[in-house]
Amino acid sequence: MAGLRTPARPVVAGRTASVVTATGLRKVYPAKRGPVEAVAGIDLDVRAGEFFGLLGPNGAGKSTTIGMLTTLVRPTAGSVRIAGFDAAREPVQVRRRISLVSQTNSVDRELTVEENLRYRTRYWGGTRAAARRRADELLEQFGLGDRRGAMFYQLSGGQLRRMMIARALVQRPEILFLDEPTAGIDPHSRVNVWDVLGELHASGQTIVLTTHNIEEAERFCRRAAIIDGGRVLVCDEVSSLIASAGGVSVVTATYDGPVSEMDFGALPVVRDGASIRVSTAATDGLIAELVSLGTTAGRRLLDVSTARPSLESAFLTLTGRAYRA
Ligand SMILES: Nc1ncnc2c1ncn2[C@@H]1O[C@H](COP(=O)(O)OP(=O)(O)OP(=O)(O)O)[C@@H](O)[C@H]1O
Repeated sequence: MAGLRTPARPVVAGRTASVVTATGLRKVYPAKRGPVEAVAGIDLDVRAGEFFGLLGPNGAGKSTTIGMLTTLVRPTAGSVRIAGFDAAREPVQVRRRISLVSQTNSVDRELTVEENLRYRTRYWGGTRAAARRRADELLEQFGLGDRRGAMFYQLSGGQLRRMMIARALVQRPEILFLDEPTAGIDPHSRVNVWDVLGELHASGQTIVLTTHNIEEAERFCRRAAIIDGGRVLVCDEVSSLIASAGGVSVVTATYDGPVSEMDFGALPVVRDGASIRVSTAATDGLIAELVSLGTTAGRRLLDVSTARPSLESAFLTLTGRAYRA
């Protein structure tokens, strides 16, 4: 049953090979009010065994990018190679090597949790006995053993998401893609899903996911591309991205009224209602300056908080804009 063997990790000249490569990827959707350029020329390179995040605010082009990487969306221009196969010319070869957990519920609603896993394994060519074994393995691995007889509507949001991930893994895909795996589930279940993904990564699984949650990306992804307006702003190890913010902290200051008319001089501020956010490496004297600027404008400074250098400060430094999920 070749489809259920653990795929070998491709190695080129002693170095782990790229398993996902996107070159000049672009997507323009036709729309009534004129074409929408969702992805405006993206290059990506993911190596075997990586835990890679496509991070960006809503509408940045993440889902479209993952759609093109997984053969579901046809690129307007550019190319995708998966494990050495061209996604446009060899889509079947590509689909055999990948699995996608999409944002929408893709489980079979007529079947129990266990049946979903068994039928999926059979679909990929497993014998009845192999399907039973694989289902048992996955139920145990994903903490769903006591839910094996449940229908999808009897599962919590987190259990359903874990089951969708388990179902995507029956054939042991070389690359697991996930589109917003923690969207719409409660905080506790979110951590649970990230834990599951962390364990998969530790076992050698290549994972590529999209997320708009900048804190979760910072905590869990090893390498990330920050996407905005259909372009990759930066792509690097998460720790390097944070370091590239140059020790910059994000200071949030809240006044007793709107700050839209306030003059902050040369301070690079992002205004939001009664608050401003400043990304700066020079915090000395900043509070006194903010108090004084407030007094000049007839505003009282109510609160100041400082967040350590993070992916969020890297985003602010890169774009001059606060990150809005
Ligand atoms: N089928 C479509 N037809 C027209 N425009 C589309 C289509 N799909 C996406 N778009 C537009 O393309 C842009 C990128 O959307 P995409 O869903 O790829 O972004 P995203 O980063 O995944 O955001 P979200 O997290 O909100 O889904 C958005 O402006 C969106 O409105």
